[in-house]
Amino acid sequence: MTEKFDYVIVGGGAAGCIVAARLSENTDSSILVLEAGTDYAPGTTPEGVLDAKYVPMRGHAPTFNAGHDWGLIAHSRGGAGISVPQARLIGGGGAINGGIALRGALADYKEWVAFGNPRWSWDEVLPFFKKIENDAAPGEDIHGHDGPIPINRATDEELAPLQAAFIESAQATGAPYVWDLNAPNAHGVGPVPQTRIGGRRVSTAESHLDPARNRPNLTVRGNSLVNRLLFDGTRIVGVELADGTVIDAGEVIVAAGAILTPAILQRSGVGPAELINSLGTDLVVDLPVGDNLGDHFSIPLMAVPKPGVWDENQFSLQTAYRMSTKAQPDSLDGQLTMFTYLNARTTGEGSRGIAGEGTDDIENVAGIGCVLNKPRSLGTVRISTMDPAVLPDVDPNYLDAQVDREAIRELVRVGWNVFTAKPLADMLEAPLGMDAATINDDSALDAAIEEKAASGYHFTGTCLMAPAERGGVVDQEGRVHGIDGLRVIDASVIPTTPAANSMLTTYMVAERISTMILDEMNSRAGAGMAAR
Ligand SMILES: Cc1cc2nc3c(=O)[nH]c(=O)nc-3n(C[C@H](O)[C@H](O)[C@H](O)COP(=O)(O)OP(=O)(O)OC[C@H]3O[C@@H](n4cnc5c(N)ncnc54)[C@H](O)[C@@H]3O)c2cc1C
Repeated sequence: MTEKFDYVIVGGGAAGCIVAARLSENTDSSILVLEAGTDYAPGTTPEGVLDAKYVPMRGHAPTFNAGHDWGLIAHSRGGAGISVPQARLIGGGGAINGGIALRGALADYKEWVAFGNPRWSWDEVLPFFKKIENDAAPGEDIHGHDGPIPINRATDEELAPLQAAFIESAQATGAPYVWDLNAPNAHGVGPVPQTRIGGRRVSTAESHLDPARNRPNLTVRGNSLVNRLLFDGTRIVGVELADGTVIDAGEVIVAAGAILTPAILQRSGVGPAELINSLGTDLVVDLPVGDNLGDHFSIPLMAVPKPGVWDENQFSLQTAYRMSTKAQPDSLDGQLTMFTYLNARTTGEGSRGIAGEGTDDIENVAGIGCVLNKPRSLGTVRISTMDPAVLPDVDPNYLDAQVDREAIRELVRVGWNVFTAKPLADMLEAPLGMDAATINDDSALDAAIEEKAASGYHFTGTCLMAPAERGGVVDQEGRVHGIDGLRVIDASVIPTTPAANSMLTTYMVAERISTMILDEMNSRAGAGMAAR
């Protein structure tokens, strides 16, 4: 007999774990989470995943579990592959990422409203940031202090010497010191808020899912690769796994991330008609699924640390400098992120990583990621086959927009000034792959930027939240236009890339739409009671 659940959540990642925990609060509804990667039960998460010192993925750590990574390689303008680690385990990106928990700029939410989403203004979303956060920073009006997600900043004692030097060097170039980089529109340099307690990374698998696991109405299944969604006309009726198993569903929530959510929808016949028809499958609804791909891209300035400056017990990410470029004033479009460890050897064959090409020549590098936090270039995600084991084509289309070229040029120059200022410069060998002559020459710098642009892994927007007539895929409650019973709740719905690393915004989106669904459940139950 086919199993049936009221809600099936596809993807137990950063957003999926929050949605599962929140919806299962309603004990009248049965909830199933299907995660393609491993589901680590409480207390069984490997040490390599919990250790917040490194990002335990290719290009970032001395050792990592390749089974936690989808193995994606994206396209670049010049044709080289771009290494893009993407999480495949319970907790998703939040379980393996840098834990940097920055909020975007106030201007981001004006853009979301301008897309036709009046319920997503800053005033509307702030309570949901506060609800998820347990932030050590003071300020009842701006921070949450009793949410499930710990947000902490490195103490002066915890700062790695190179991280402390980055703050000093940035200050030497004129950056103001800011301890709370999550105060609204904070510009300056300081310790980044992170989702960790001491040296232990905390994902939503731990903060949200684990405390809900003993609820009888919640089932979590790992190693369950979802192939496609099943419809009766335009009504969702279930999902089909890659092994052929069919599960009936009252409603389906896709939370497979901004790269793999559009792939699942496209395989299911929900996407651009031309693409769906070319794949020889039935079109369910013609929607621009997979367009509007945003990603922060990064130009790394790197050098090998001098002997004795760095050791492997240090945190690799602890500080950042947030700013707005002249190209996009007040947008917080620039972020310099200091990294004190990248393993260039493990980037992956034939692809460019955040530390350049995978190479045996260079092992440990430190440096500054010059991250364009408000890119206007938009890319695409497209499947090329109906085989769920084949990853989609991802073209982030970096540097397509002229404003991005201007902003990143300015940002790299600011980064270079910090990189070559004391005390940081004194602690590093000569810069790798960049020099003052290139920095000072517009066309040489443009060419270097084009050659080095690497992914920031902050994908958003591929199931745009906006009215259908404005190119939207989902409405303000995550419902896919033209389909009954199907929602998307993950980074895919974010209309314009936030001016911050994307995790915390994704958490907020998951919390906010889950609350909308719970309200709907409760009003249905209330209506049922009233009718009796
Ligand atoms: C290496 C790395 C470092 C990062 N560092 C930071 C950082 O420091 N700060 C920050 O803010 N952001 C960071 N990010 C980005 C952040 O992690 C993402 O924005 C966030 O995880 C997006 O959440 P999501 O729920 O949309 O997708 P994900 O967290 O990616 O979750 C999607 C889940 O769906 C599962 N899935 C996919 N397809 C299927 C399928 N067919 N069937 C079943 N399950 C499926 C995946 O395995 C995954 O578990 C980083 C990302 C990466 C990859």
